[in-house]
Amino acid sequence: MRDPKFMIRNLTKSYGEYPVLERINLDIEAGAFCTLVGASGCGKSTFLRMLLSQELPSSGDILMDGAPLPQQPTPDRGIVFQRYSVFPHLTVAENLIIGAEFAARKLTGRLFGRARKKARDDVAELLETIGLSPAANKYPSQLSGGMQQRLAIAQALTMKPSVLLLDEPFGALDPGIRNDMHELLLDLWKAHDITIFMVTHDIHEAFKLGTRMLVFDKLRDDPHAPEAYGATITYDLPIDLSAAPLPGANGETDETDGMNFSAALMATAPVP
Ligand SMILES: Nc1ncnc2c1ncn2[C@@H]1O[C@H](COP(=O)(O)OP(=O)(O)OP(=O)(O)O)[C@@H](O)[C@H]1O
Repeated sequence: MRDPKFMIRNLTKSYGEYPVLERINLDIEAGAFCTLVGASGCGKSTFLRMLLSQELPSSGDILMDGAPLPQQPTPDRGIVFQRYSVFPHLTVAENLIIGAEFAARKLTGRLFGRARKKARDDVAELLETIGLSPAANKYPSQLSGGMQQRLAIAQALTMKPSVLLLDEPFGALDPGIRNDMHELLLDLWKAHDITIFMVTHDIHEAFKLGTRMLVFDKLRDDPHAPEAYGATITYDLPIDLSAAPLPGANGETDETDGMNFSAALMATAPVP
């Protein structure tokens, strides 16, 4: 068992007087692939933004590698959103080179000679891996949605993060393209030894990709005051990647929300 990458203790987040998340306690092992699911608006993106330090907790602690999380985003935590994560005014290759050079400069101070060549070779290899070598000189607006997301994931990896945060990265893609993206993401996860947190509304995607599924829901609810309580993690399910695929998991999507989501979950996993 590897040391926890993250230790999260009594984490809460409120906006003004409204709690969004409450009493979150988790240990996340290094190298985990956590899929985050739950009804719309229950705080999944807020949780990701706290892991990135784009938002600060209202109370509680997040430790990364045993130390308090830095209060600003840092290059070792990469993020990819559903859209618009890349620089529109840079070509595909330039989008990757800018990250690779930044990461290399962190080590050497300046980047020249062999280090510069190494950074550029790494980019060429990454372009090959994500299948975008032929599009190296195109601009993001000239790419399909799937190609843009491949670029966005690759760009996040050029900074050599140890943590990758993905907020519905495939939500806007067709099911067929999503399957290709799944394979690519799993390959990159294995090759780069990163810890991944991925928000998805697609329960099959959550089971297919994750080693662990975190389900966000409210334990307490007041119908007369729906904003009185925040969500917490109600299920923390280990997933066996070698298990047989779920029925209907062949590229079909199953958008999950509220009761539909709970029904899907109850049908597929025992309550711990
Ligand atoms: N900056 C903010 N200020 C005030 N309220 C916010 C802010 N950001 C998020 N919220 C509120 O916090 C709640 C959780 O939002 P969040 O985007 O984290 O949910 P989510 O589970 O990711 O939703 P979805 O699945 O629809 O993307 C929502 O009610 C939202 O309106």
